[in-house]
Amino acid sequence: MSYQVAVLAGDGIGPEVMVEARKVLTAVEQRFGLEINYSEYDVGGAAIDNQGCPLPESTLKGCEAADAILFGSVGGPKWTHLPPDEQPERGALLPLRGHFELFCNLRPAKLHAGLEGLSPLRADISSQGFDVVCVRELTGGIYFGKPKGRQGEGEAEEAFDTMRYSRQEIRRIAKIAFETAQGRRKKVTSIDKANVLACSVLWREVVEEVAKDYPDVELEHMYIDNATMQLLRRPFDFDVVLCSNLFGDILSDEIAMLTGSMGLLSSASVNGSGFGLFEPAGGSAPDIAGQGIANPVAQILSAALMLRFSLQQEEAASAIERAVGKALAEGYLTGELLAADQRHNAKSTSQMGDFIAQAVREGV
Ligand SMILES: NC(=O)c1ccc[n+]([C@@H]2O[C@H](COP(=O)([O-])OP(=O)(O)OC[C@H]3O[C@@H](n4cnc5c(N)ncnc54)[C@H](O)[C@@H]3O)[C@@H](O)[C@H]2O)c1
Ligand SMILES: CC(C)[C@H](C(=O)O)[C@@H](O)C(=O)O
Ligand SMILES: [Mg+2]
Repeated sequence: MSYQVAVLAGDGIGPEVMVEARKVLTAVEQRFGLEINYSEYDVGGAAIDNQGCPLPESTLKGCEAADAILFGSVGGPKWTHLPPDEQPERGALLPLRGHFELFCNLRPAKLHAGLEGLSPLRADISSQGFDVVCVRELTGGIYFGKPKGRQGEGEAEEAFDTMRYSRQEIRRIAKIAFETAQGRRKKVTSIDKANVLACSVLWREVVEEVAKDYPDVELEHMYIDNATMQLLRRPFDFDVVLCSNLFGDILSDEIAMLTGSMGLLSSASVNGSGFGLFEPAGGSAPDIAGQGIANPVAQILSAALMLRFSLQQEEAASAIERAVGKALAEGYLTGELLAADQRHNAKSTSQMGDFIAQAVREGV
């Protein structure tokens, strides 16, 4: 089989971890006899620097012509002086999500064997492990609601965003959460703030309606503030966590850290037709960029999600996941996962990629 992938490495650690994902994909191609053709495009700050705008037309056209988008990360202090809509995140990433209607964002997280002691969770909790998937609505809510902006001057100046959800937007993401749960431990925890927000009241109502079609799946509702706490207290009780756009953004960083590091959380952003953008949940990490120490696992696992969801190559996707599991179980770790007095044992970004690619070739 032959595929076309648009590679948008972006800024900060994006290009560094993308190199490693490509290494692993090359190993996958060799082992499974696939042919993946890559086209690289500027995006974000790199595109501003090279072409004067965060999402050039050529990048968008390249993505339209591809079977999937493999995305690194965008943004960083170099571009924060620009007007908001011209910045990498609002000028490239959100428009890409909107353009391809990538309404469904899946962020799977589990405590990997070998990392139990490194999770910030209390030892008795982390020893039980956990395995959750955050199903985040990605093209609606307060991120995209209009009107949005600023008005007035001086002390009278104000800024406003609009949180808005339609029944249809809630229904389609809720269905995905229930379908995901059916393939797992059959529990959906729907997160909202229905004690305050009108959007959340509608959210709860529609989720209840959808739940009727999935009688085998248990549904619970939880307020966002409580959820941030319960995830720390008993993460093993969660299976599928269904969230609106903003709540999912916040909770997914928390879930990432429960697994040990932001650098472990992958994500798939897909639309109804199987097309998707696959990217680490974390950002461009300006504090560690350029040092060769970033954890490439989130990018590598995002490539696995691309194989699973857009390229329909399940065997290849699981081969990558097993290879990552082997690296972590054998204590092959980047520095952010290690205590300060253990950092001399840290592996570099490229050592991690080499190890995982080799494990894919050997077929663990
Ligand atoms: N998808 C994206 O492109 C995306 C996602 C999130 C943030 N951002 C952007 O990235 C920039 C930096 O944002 P931030 O600092 O708030 O969040 P961040 O996720 O980039 O970094 C937060 C912390 O996590 C660490 N971290 C993140 N990824 C890591 C990895 N792979 N390995 C090791 N450590 C890692 C960083 O070093 C940092 O300490 C901002 O411009 C933000 O808007 C982009
Ligand atoms: C960079 C930003 C726009 C983005 C978001 O908020 O969705 C990021 O934080 C994420 O989690 O993918
Ligand atoms: Mg985020």
